[in-house]
Amino acid sequence: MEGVYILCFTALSTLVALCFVKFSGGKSKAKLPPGPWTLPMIGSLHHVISKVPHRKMFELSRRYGPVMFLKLGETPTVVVSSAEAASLMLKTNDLAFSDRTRSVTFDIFGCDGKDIAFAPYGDHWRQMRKVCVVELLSAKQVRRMEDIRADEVGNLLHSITAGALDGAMVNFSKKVSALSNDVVSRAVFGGKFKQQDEYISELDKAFTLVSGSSLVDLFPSSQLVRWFSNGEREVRKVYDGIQRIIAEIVDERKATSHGVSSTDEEDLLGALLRLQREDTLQFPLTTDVMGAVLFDIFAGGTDTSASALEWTMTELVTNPRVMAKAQQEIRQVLGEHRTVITNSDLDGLHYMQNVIKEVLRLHPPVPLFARSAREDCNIMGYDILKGTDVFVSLFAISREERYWENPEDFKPERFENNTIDYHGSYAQYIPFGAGRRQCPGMVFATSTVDIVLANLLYHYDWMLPDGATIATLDKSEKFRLTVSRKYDLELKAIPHVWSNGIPSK
Ligand code: HEM
Repeated sequence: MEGVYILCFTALSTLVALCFVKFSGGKSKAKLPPGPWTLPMIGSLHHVISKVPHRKMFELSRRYGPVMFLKLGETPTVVVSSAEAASLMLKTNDLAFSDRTRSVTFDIFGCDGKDIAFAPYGDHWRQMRKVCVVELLSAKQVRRMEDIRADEVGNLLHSITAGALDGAMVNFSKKVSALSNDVVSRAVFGGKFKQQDEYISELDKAFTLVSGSSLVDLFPSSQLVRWFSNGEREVRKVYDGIQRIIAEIVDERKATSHGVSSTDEEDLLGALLRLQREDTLQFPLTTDVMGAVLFDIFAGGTDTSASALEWTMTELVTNPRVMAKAQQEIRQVLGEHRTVITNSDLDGLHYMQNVIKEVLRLHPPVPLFARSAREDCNIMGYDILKGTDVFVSLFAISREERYWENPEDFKPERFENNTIDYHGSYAQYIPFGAGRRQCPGMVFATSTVDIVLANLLYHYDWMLPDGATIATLDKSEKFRLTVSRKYDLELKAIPHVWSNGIPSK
């Protein structure tokens, strides 16, 4: 008898479903973008699984076009790979694409959408983004940051010079990664803190988890996957570790200074605690929310700048003509016997600025960034339905031959005699994204990259290690939140003849 009921129920549900599809019309007629063939359950995953997914997606986009459809597990995904499509998405339809992709992992690290980077578009995101921009980029903070950068660069120069006098190699990758961490730590927490190593190590685990897709992210609706996969538990464990450290730091700060820091000295944590005390924000600033925002600042601000510096030096040592021209400009503009060069010394270094622009084109630190469609939208004749994840491939866009002649060549001169910059007006060049969700750390990042590069090129001549040649230097990539070098860059630093100007500690 039960069998008859089940049969009737199934027949009825199928009929209702068919009627719904027939009469609701719209979505079944959607013209989705082309894409590679799919398999049941996993969709297109087998086409993109790779240690360097940005390159895989680039290859696929050459076959399927600038707007390509993929099904990643359960999630419909579109990859945008041309300036034209990116412009339609990020400028013409900015609001429709101003949500961020959601996933189980992002929701955990983003404190259920109450941070900045993983938050859905809306009032909460607007509040937190404003807090970040105002507190991070206020005139007072910019001045404070200049002192921090100059100090950290001074430390870097000392350690390189000390090593160079002993004939040691410089592990360039490790040095710039440590510097980026220290600059952001001082911006956020005011200085080194006792939990710093533990915090950075937990963040490191978190960045790896955020950049891979665990099974629960690919099949969020499957209870079976939730039970069997370890992914969610692992993410929660790392998240809890990070939040515990932040809670400790906040408690210590409140105990030592009652949460109040002198306004001139105020770091980002001090600013957040002040806002918490004043309690005038629409949405309360709990310690968990603070932890999630600080996570974004570290995630956005550390590996990205380190990656830009690492690739800059990789390109310079393998393009001696460009290295010589950049060094000549810096040494000529700044003159002899300078000590630590600061951000206010950088006017007039046009070629060096073009070198940095070219690095951000050829090696965009964030080669793919993700948004999500808030409503149905049409891009270049294809329907992108509400809830679809959209990856913008900066890697592909900055290799479009229509805009970039011989795109694989490293040629800073391509930025001469034009006004192309990275502020988001030129869709063919958007290393910091564009529109409402554009990177709020652009000035912070470029100021760090500028000052580090100017000092390193002014004070040293750089050489490949013995036995290595331009042709054999490995340029393999490692994909995480950003794309960095797979193998650390080791170089010889030879103090320039007038580098006796470096201040002693
Ligand atoms: C070379 C360095 C950097 C690069 C290439 C970079 C690139 C990007 C890109 C492509 C996005 C996505 C933009 C979009 O959706 O349109 C982004 C977002 C973001 N970045 Fe950066 N970034 C860098 C440095 C920084 C720094 C230094 C910080 C903070 C101190 C930061 C904080 C953020 C945050 C919070 C977001 C999320 C914004 C939102 O969703 O509203 N980034 N970044």
